[in-house]
Amino acid sequence: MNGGPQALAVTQGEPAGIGPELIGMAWQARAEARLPSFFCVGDVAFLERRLAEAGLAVPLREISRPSTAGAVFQEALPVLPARESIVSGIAGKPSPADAGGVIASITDAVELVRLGEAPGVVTPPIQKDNLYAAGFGFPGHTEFLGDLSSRFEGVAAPVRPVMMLACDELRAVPVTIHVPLRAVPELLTKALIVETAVIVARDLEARFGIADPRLAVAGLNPHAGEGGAIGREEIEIILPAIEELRGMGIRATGPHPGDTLFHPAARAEYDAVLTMYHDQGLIPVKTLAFDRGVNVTLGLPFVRTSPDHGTALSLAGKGTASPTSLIEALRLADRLTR
Ligand SMILES: NC(=O)C1=CN([C@@H]2O[C@H](COP(=O)(O)OP(=O)(O)OC[C@H]3O[C@@H](n4cnc5c(N)ncnc54)[C@H](O)[C@@H]3O)[C@@H](O)[C@H]2O)C=CC1
Ligand SMILES: NCC(=O)COP(=O)(O)O
Repeated sequence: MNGGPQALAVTQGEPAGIGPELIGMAWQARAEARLPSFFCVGDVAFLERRLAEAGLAVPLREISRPSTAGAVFQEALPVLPARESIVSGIAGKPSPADAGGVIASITDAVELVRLGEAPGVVTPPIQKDNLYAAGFGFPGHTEFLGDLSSRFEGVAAPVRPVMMLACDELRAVPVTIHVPLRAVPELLTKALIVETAVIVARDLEARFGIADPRLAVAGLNPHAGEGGAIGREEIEIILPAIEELRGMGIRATGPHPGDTLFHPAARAEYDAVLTMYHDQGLIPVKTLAFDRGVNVTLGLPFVRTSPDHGTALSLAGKGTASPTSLIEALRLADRLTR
């Protein structure tokens, strides 16, 4: 472990998406946005080409060790070569041939954190279907990072990663994530809700400094099941989970009807909401703050944040996408690593 402040490791993201240019735009905003130092784990030649195509004047400096990134950062965007290069990298046109480079960037960045050479990882978006086409076996970063966590010393495998989308107004945690909607009722169990809530409560306290956090738990069905008339998951699964959490001393409330859980007065009653499926939690966050939302993975032995948006292929290469969510992700990672 090096002494002194260290630079955050930023992965390259989908080469065909907006990620590479957002990294350049965030670097350009470093002084105005008072950003922590960071370096990109990627392919220098590819980044140089994509930034130039997007009309961004960003000098790059290849580094061989993360410890030199801080000294370089004010003058140039430091880039530590990933183990695999980008072979296609055409804006707007993902290629399965680039999956190796995308995955290597993530794996290498996490390894640097494991070695104590970077304090945390910030990940621009990946094009998930492109990685699946190349045989990637995880739904997204969240699950992949959970898997990589087993390499960390003292971590008892398997790690259960928990996705949280956060903005000033709301923190939302989907209990089920990237699964078909029709699979949700079968996947929802009391154990899954309790396990998720315990991780959220622990990390809100330990990483976010929220003492004794208040967790609201959403129902699955309209009107939280209307006493069992419109579905029984609330009675048979969600309420028993809440009761178990209360028995553990966790301040959990619910099941709350999903449609009345996100207006300002309702949001004032909790520090985070557990939603039963992806869109139930992500729609409110992205509606309130698409340009500021941050995706943070809880339950990992290290800090990982990400912008809330995806690869926006139709904007890639134009230099017009907004870097504000990535900037917020860098700021939050910096805060959480201190
Ligand atoms: N953390 C990650 O790796 C994430 C990856 N994705 C992936 O991204 C791909 C595309 O997903 P979509 O659902 O289309 O969502 P998206 O966020 O890429 O795009 C949704 C809409 O928002 C716009 N948009 C997105 N980011 C923007 C920005 N920074 N500035 C201005 N406008 C922006 C897009 O142009 C589009 O109109 C999918 O493969 C998905 O899996 C999506 C979310 C997170
Ligand atoms: N919709 C959020 C999302 O897709 C984030 O996925 P991940 O790659 O961060 O797991």
